[in-house]
Amino acid sequence: MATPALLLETQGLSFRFGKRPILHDINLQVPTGSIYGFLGPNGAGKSTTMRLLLGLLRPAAGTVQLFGYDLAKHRVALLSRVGALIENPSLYDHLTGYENLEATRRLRGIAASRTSEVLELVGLSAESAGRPAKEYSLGMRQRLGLALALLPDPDLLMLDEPTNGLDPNGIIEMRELLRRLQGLGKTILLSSHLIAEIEKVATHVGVIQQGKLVFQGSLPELQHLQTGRANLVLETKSADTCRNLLPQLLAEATVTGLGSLRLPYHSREQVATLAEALVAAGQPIYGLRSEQPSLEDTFLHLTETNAAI
Ligand SMILES: Nc1ncnc2c1ncn2[C@@H]1O[C@H](COP(=O)(O)OP(=O)(O)OP(=O)(O)O)[C@@H](O)[C@H]1O
Repeated sequence: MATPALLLETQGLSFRFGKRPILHDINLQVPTGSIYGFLGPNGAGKSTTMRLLLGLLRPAAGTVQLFGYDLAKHRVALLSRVGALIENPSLYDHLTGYENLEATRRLRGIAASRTSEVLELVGLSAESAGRPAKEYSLGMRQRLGLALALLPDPDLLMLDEPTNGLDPNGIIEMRELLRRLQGLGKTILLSSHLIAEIEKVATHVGVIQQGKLVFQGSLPELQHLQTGRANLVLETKSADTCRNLLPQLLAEATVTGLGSLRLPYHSREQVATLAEALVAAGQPIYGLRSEQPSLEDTFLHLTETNAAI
């Protein structure tokens, strides 16, 4: 089967819970081989979209294309090439990690060699795999969930908030694992409400807010939007004095406190020039830093301008 440039694509995907509209005209484009970060605040519609992509919910309108084929027409064949981890993995708590994998492997008629392969892939040691799942930490449960999703050696992985509840080490390990899987040729769609999380691992990003896709593009394109909206924050003794002494350099500045100013960030050179001018004017610099807009700010901005779509 030839691999299309877009491994996953939706057209005009809409969904309602009863009469309540949840998703509006979602056109996702997930390139083959990408790590696609599906980003949005809680309640934006990420999980619902993923359920539609897995055929677990029926859309009110629109289509899902997986591997270039219509999901509605070839559900079973297409989903056999997809591994998913949606919310907490459902495990048999009294069985060991190994037995959990074996139960699913046999049920799905998958080759026996896969169990040790996926354990190795997700980094679960033989010792951990031999313990009952009820003794697992959240990170180990996520790994085992991922191992279960990887059993059929899927081309596409869909992971809903895979780092939720993990400690910082667990988050780093999960990130490394995702990169390793991408290196093995998998395409990964992962959702998160944390832009910092997505930024560290994704190659492509879709931003959803209130059921609408408000941005879609490569990571550099998203970062460009962010950078274009960064601020420069100056902490000094007297904001007003600085403004009076440097009316041109601080023409766009707003005073945010007795000794605090905020102005649009343009470049590193702007920071150097401002620092020099402040020193020359005899004004103390307690702090001078660029500040990215918050996730909420960026989302709000994206919604207002309806960027890129
Ligand atoms: N079973 C349901 N019945 C009615 N409304 C629902 C149901 N499940 C979700 N919703 C609503 O659909 C909207 C989208 O929810 P969804 O879970 O897809 O968002 P999300 O982006 O995944 O957020 P979260 O990370 O909080 O799960 C929310 O407003 C939610 O209240």
